[in-house]
Amino acid sequence: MVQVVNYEEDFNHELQSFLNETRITPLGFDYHVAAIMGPQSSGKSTLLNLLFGTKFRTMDESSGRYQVTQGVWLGRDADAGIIVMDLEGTDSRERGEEAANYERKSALFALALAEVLIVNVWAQDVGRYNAANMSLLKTVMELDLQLFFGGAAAVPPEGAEHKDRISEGGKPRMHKTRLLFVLRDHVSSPFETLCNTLRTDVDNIWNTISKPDAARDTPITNYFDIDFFALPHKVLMADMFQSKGAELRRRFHENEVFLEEYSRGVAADGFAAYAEGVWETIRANRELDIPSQKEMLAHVRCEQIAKEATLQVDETLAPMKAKLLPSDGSPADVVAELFPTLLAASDTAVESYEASAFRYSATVAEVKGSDMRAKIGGDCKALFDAQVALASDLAVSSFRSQVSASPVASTPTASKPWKNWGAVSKGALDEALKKFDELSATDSLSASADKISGAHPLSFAIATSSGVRRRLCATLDTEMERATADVVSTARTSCLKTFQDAFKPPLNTVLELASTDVWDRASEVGNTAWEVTEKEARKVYGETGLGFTAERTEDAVQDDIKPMCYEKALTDIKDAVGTPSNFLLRMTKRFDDEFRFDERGVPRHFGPTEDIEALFVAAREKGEELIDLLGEVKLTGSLTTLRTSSRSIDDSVAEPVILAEHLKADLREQLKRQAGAVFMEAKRAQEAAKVTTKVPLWLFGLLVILGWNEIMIVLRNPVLLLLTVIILPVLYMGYTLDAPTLLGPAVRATLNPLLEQAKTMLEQATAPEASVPTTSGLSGLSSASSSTTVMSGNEALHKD
Ligand SMILES: Nc1nc2c(ncn2[C@@H]2O[C@H](COP(=O)(O)OP(=O)(O)OP(=O)(O)O)[C@@H](O)[C@H]2O)c(=O)[nH]1
Repeated sequence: MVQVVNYEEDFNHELQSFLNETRITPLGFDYHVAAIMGPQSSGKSTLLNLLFGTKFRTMDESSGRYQVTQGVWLGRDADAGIIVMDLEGTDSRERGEEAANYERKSALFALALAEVLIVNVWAQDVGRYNAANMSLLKTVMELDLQLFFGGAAAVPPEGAEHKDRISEGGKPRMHKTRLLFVLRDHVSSPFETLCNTLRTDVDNIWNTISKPDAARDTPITNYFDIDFFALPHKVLMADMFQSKGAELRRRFHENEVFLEEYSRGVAADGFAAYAEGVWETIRANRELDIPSQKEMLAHVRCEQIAKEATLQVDETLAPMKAKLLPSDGSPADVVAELFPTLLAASDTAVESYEASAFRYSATVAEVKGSDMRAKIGGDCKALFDAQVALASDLAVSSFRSQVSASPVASTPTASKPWKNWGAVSKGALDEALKKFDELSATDSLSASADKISGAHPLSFAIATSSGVRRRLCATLDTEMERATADVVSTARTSCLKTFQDAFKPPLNTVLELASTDVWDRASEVGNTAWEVTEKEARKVYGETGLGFTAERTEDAVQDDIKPMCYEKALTDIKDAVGTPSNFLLRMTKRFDDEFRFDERGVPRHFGPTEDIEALFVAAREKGEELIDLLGEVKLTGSLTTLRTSSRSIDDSVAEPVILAEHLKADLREQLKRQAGAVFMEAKRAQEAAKVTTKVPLWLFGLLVILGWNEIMIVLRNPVLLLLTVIILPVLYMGYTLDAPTLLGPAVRATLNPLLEQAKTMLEQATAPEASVPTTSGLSGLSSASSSTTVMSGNEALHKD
């Protein structure tokens, strides 16, 4: 037994625990409430114990008459789902002046909660207004009208059952109360007479109480079922007391007393909260409005139920949250079977909520249920979003690793990364999407599409998943395009290399030769290289496995590869022709080859009879010929026949002019100047040769006559003769071998320091005293300098 309200009128919060322990809480609406009221020490507790097997304390007569039950006590029937309320006796001596006030409160409390109100009356008091508790009954009737109608507007039409303003689960909840008068210590008075007397008293009270206008003419039977039961004297007729008690007990337990229409519409799990709300309102002397109380209860209970249901979900989600949304900065990890787990958890929560919340105001239950679903949905969404985002990232990684770790890349054919690229990339794409679908449970989502629509907490899942999948497909498409572009680019580069390998080496030879048919030859080289490349390109496009049709392959070859090769050919030609300075070198070389060497390639000796002017003109024309030959690209043939749909060729490359007009003029001018210098040197060499050959014979005769004495001295002196015999062949050999040219640098290197030294010594010797140098020193220096100058001139000439 539990004291719900104590003597000081405090509500006991342990009531919920008591209801839990006595297993009332899970009963839903499948329980009943009976309360007993009546005078103090009138055997109320005794009767409840007899009827319901409860153990309310009763008075010990040997200790005198005193108040046992204080406040409101509550117990549970030993067998059935019946809550029994034992109220403090009325007319309490202990309460004194306050008794009436308290009686009104406890009666209101009992009326709000109990379907059956047992009114305990001594049989001998029937007919007496106060003794028979008629004043209390008047209070009960007035309070009932106030409680369950809350005003005239809510009064039902004549003859109709009155209804609560709150409907439960769409069904109007009926309210009516059974007033069961139990006549105690009934001995001999005819039961019928007693009943009639009581009924008359009750009717009189009903007629005299103030009622709302609309309820003025309604009979009491609209609101109360009045019943009577007599119990014999407990002491004098103990057996009969027991048997009648058992009969009344049976009537309670076989649902003859409790009717559906008496139900207060308070679910067992909300009974404690409801009772507390009602009592606190009564205690605070505020107007007790049952519908409002129920609405409040519905709010409180639905919130509690939702909280309990949400807690279960939280517990399920916690380990998954730790994996998907780690708070310690560790990398997130996917959760296997995430969606089915979320679905099961949210369904369980919703079912558990609905299983309890349906007993409360449908509107409130719907609102709270919707809040709960939103909360669960939000929690699940955070995880689901994280999972699908992770799944998307993993899918992209999978695609990339599939592409990079494809059989193509890991086999010797990797040198041709385009080979079977179509199949490889398609496989990688399929694998990536499969991975995403697995991790985001796309199949389960589709299968549960009907179930998770509307207000379901996971209703976001399909849209989220398909949105992420759409974005993933776009990302993979981009990845695919990029990878395909790379692969195709590699294929194109390979084709270009094929072209260049076939084109560049022979082109260089052709341009180097620069024969008059240079462009015919270059075109032939280009066209041959293109034929090779064209075949290779068709093969490469076929190998990609990207599904190129013959027509598309042809388009790609003609519109992509060919212009590229053509561009490359033009670039190669321009590179081979070179910059203007290189071009000038080529021109001067060509001039030199023509001017300095004869047809056999032998260096020319510009003798006195050589026609240097004619040679010079011919050689210069030969050099200038290069300008006309190579100044403009004149390729022809298949390589140059681009289709009109071809992509445009880079203008800077496509321009056929290699040497602009001003460059040509400039080159001609420079060639002219350089050739002129060479011509002058040649001319000097020829003049020198003329001088050597023009020494007259008589000069040699004169030389012999004038030097006869010296010749004789030499011939007669063996030493001088020997020296002459040695020196003359040496001088001749030196002349014939061009000793000044060969030995010039060595001689210069040897003489220069000596000359420097001599110069220094000379300066030192002459500095203070002799300001005029000696003739021999100056002549020596002069001869040395002139000798150096001559050698330099010779050297330069020979070098040229
Ligand atoms: N004469 C008679 N005495 C009874 C009957 N039932 C109980 N008593 C006795 O009346 C006394 C009071 O019984 P309780 O059951 O404690 O009465 P109560 O109305 O619960 O008393 P409070 O809780 O103090 O208001 C006890 O001594 C009982 O033995 C009955 O039917 N007839």
